[in-house]
Amino acid sequence: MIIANNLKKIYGKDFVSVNNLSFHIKKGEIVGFVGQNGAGKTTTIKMLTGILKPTEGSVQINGHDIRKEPLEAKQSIGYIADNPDIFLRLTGLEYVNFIADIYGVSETDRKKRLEEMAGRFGMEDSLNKQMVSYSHGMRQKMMVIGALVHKPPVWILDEPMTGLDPNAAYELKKMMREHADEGNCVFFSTHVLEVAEKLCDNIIMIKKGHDIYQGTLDDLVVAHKNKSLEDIFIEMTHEE
Ligand SMILES: Nc1ncnc2c1ncn2[C@@H]1O[C@H](COP(=O)(O)OP(=O)(O)OP(=O)(O)O)[C@@H](O)[C@H]1O
Repeated sequence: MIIANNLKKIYGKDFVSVNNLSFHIKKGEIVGFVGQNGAGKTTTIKMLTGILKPTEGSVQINGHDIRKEPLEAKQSIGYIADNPDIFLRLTGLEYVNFIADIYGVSETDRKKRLEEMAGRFGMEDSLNKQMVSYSHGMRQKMMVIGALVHKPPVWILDEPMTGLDPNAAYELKKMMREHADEGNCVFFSTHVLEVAEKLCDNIIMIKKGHDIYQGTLDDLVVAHKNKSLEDIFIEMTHEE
């Protein structure tokens, strides 16, 4: 459902941010993307979603090339950016309606999805307030609702748990599992290794734009003599 093929991104003249990165995320999988600050996670995610043009390589979403068939590919994506501070003059309800309009979600479907997700995130009473008055976590909740209102099969989430309270983070993790179990895929970046540990079927670890591990957590832990994921992460991403 997501195929990244030899992705490379050079910023400016010669700063190589991501290099030679390939992976395949299949239906039914939750894949965690981990790496230190500046490793290239957001850059990769922006290439997956078509926001950034790769210097080299290609991306396929549900069989559609993100550069050659952007509309078809983007229809399948629910994307949460790493910063929820957009469209702040809109109310939560206006924001979700705006996104639902773009994707052609019917009145009945959007009402049903909005009620369900706003209920799960405890946002029912805030929907008619401008998002500029929301806390960071409330903005993040609206980004999640907006990203998922059209029921996209492919979820690409850049640090989706940041700022969420424990209840909302718990609900989002449950939604991610439900979504994958329904035969869809979820790719998300995180700095919280416990989240990766509990939720992911596979992880991709990157360092300075290269992948240094792809596979299950169990295999990683066995290969490192049953050390904790935190110890393994620090060992593997350590600067020589
Ligand atoms: N627009 C840009 N122009 C130049 N360099 C950039 C740009 N965006 C990112 N970079 C550089 O590319 C590298 C990867 O950045 P990126 O934001 O992808 O990392 P990240 O893994 O998402 O980091 P974090 O965990 O801190 O969010 C960093 O060295 C960063 O300084």
